Amino acid sequence: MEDNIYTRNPRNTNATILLMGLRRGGKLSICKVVFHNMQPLDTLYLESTSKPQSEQFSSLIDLSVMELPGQLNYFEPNYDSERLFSLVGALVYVIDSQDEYLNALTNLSMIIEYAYKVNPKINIEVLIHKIDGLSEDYRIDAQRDIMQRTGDELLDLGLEGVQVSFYLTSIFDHSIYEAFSRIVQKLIPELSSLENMLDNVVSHLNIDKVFLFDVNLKIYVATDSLPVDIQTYEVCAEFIDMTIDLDDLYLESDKHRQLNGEAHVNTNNDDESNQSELKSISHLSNGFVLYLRQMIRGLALVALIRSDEVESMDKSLRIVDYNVSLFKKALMRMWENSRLIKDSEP
Ligand SMILES: Nc1nc2c(ncn2[C@@H]2O[C@H](COP(=O)(O)OP(=O)(O)OP(=O)(O)O)[C@@H](O)[C@H]2O)c(=O)[nH]1
Repeated sequence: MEDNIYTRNPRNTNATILLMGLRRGGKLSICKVVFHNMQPLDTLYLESTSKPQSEQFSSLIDLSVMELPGQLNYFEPNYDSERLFSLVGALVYVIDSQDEYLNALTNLSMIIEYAYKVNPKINIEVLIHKIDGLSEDYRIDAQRDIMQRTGDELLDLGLEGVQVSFYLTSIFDHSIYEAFSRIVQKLIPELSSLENMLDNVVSHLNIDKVFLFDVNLKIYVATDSLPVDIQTYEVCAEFIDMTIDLDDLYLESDKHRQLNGEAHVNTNNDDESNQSELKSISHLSNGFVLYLRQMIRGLALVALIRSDEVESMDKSLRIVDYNVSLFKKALMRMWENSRLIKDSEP
């Protein structure tokens, strides 16, 4: 899995995420939890890695994720660091906030200096990680201190113009998915068109928030332009899990009925043209409605809708359905076009 990490992103689309940081910072745990659905507590048993690892994931874009162990020195002549950094879209540096972090900050500045020189377009993303062990006040203090020190170090290096984004994360809550959502979004060339399309979906309807989720990774690849509230994100992410669990249950019972010679029942209450499309609607006790509809490439559109009078809700949902169908068609056209462009590249 680790061997030739330089050729892992075949089309060289720059949708490559490179995870770096000192030893035991949490890099492998993050990969396992976000990309392999590992339970956070199981990461306690992960051993320190000694070799670079690289994996491919297919989302709206093809993602390549590399993890470089903290114990290696990438500036040794053995490593073709220049080539490595030139291929990377996002450099994600993980800082263990529960540990003494001054060495990590020196290491980070050195890496930024090198990475930026080789690849000025690289996105630099810093995870202030393991915040689950810190009090609310201490988190804010640690973030302020890390941002201040990093800014000072970059100023000393003459790199004050370099944009660095900071995220407070933990594998024990949704913060790590939220951070990766934002990191992956920056690598999607069509992001602004997607956001405009989602804004259009929201604009004339009673929708509070809409996400385009990667169902497997539980990260959102786009959302409308209103700010993201972490609780809304959590509710929508959990709704995906619940819908998939229920869908599996229905598939099982369908299989059972078919085995018993009974007629096949279509559990998806969708229009005739798209009978196998997953769709789910749930009315919450606070009056809101959760709406999920399957899109393309493992994506689902999930919306939080403000509920009207019960009588007019059916009509509202039909209008939402219609608009979401238009969005899906536009998404398919966008995907086809971007594939055509990629295929015509030399
Ligand atoms: N409390 C807490 N512990 C975490 C978190 N993320 C990872 N850890 C723990 O940190 C330890 C080290 O994690 P690893 O993922 O092995 O760290 P690494 O950066 O890959 O380490 P190297 O392979 O040595 O480079 C493990 O015991 C994890 O369970 C987190 O968000 N919170």
